[in-house]
Amino acid sequence: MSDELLTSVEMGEADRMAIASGPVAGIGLMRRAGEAVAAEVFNRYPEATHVHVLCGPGNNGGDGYVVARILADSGVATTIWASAAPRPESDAALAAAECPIAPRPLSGFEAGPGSIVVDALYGAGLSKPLSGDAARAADIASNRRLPVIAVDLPSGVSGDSGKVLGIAFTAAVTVTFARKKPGHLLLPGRERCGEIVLADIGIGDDIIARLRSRAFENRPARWLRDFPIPAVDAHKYKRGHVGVFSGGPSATGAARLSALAAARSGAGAVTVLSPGNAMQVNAAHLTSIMLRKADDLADIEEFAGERRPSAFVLGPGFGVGEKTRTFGLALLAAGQPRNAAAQVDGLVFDADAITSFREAQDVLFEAARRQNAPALVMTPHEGEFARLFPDMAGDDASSKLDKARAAAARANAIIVYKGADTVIAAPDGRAAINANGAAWLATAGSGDVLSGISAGLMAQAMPAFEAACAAVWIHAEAGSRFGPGLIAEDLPLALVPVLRELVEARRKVPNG
Ligand SMILES: NC(=O)C1=CN([C@@H]2O[C@H](COP(=O)(O)OP(=O)(O)OC[C@H]3O[C@@H](n4cnc5c(N)ncnc54)[C@H](O)[C@@H]3O)[C@@H](O)[C@H]2O)[C@@H](O)CC1
Ligand SMILES: [K+]
Repeated sequence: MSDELLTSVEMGEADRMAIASGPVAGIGLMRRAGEAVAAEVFNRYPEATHVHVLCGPGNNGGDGYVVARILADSGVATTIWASAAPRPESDAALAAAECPIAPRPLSGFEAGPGSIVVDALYGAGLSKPLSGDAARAADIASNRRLPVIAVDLPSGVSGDSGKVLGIAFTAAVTVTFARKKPGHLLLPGRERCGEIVLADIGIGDDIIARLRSRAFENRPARWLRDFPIPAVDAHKYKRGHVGVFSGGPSATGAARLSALAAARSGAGAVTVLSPGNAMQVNAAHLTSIMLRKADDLADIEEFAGERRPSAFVLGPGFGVGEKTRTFGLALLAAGQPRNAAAQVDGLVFDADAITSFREAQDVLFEAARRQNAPALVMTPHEGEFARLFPDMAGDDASSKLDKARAAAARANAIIVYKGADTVIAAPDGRAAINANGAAWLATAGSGDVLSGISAGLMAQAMPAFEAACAAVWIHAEAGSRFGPGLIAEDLPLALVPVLRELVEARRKVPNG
């Protein structure tokens, strides 16, 4: 698979292992990297009148010298603007020596209309905010709207966190090597990368495997094998039963959206668990979804004993407070001895279920940590994340990926840290960054649908982390394909073509 995401340290390690294990020296990797970038320049900008290659002092700059040499050899008008000379005897110094163009100082950088910029200032080695000549060059490129091809990363973007250090280039295309880095997918970095091209520079899959990266881009190949398709002899309860808790009479819609999504995702049966005073409102809007009164724990236990639900959604529209905490803790105790509730595979806590524990985080985390507790998926957006993990939320030094992982470990839960760059993290350190979403998904009720998909998949015995990853991807895919005009009511039906493709792909998985 080529979906692993490598930190700058891991990428440096991959370079070292590739050099140590094979015939390719560092300069060989650098030549391939430069060739890949030059190929993009030729393909995309055949009409360019002039290419300006900006070279930094490290190996990113080294790649730039290779690009400039290839362009110049092909007769393209090329200027190199260098921020500093490469360190003597480095690979970059070798690349500079092979390049026939005499560099000019970056301080003098200027570029006319019709020209292209190759940004080879800083890549994996970015260590501080862009300043001085580099910052000025980024301004010029942006003010003159010059197309920028970034080498590895747009300079100023951190490959590990996607953060912009001070100021950063905005690229039309970013060519990166071997594997993507978290900063290509996390915001705001992703917006600065433009289209991302992954170039093979000869670092083998075996080397990447040895790094044991636990972060990846969220794509179906990672979880398709676990994606549920009903057995030939399936009956509805074998396909899993999801219980979704509804709020009071004026807050029932969220639960119904979630319930519909759970049903569309393949759960054989779905029940909305409603306060007695909201039964009529819910009844007026439900057809295939079942409805049952659930005012207190006794009602839940009775339901669980009779109907054997395998997953629950708690939170959407439910309200914040003591009742939510009581229900949540009771659900987490479902696997404990002497608990009347049957064995539950998975719980999804969203929205109000998260906020309700803002002053009782430890109680929640302890309950989730207890032996035999059902798998818990929590789906906070940024504000909800800060309520549950205030110290982590405010930590500017760590990335969204780091935060989601740390939160998952602390809460012993799968954390779906939502946003345009949703991160899904497991307590064991696995983490996925989602990148197939679109702004159309930022609409009221969209998150309720996501919770329902997650629960629907868990109810069919999909493991919690895989279910959460799949839910995020499916939700994003459906929303992106639907496009303008999307409202949450559209999403359950919009899931259908996406699910069909996944089922077809799943049937083709060998031994699957
Ligand atoms: N053999 C290898 O290691 C390969 C490396 N490759 C390239 O090498 C890059 C990484 O190279 P390096 O580790 O040398 O790192 P960089 O070239 O990204 O930058 C390192 C240098 O820049 C300085 N620096 C960092 N941020 C600065 C800032 N904001 N202002 C001023 N100076 C700053 C550092 O002090 C250091 O001298 C990758 O991004 C990739 O483009 C590729 O050529 C593939 C092979
Ligand atoms: K760069």
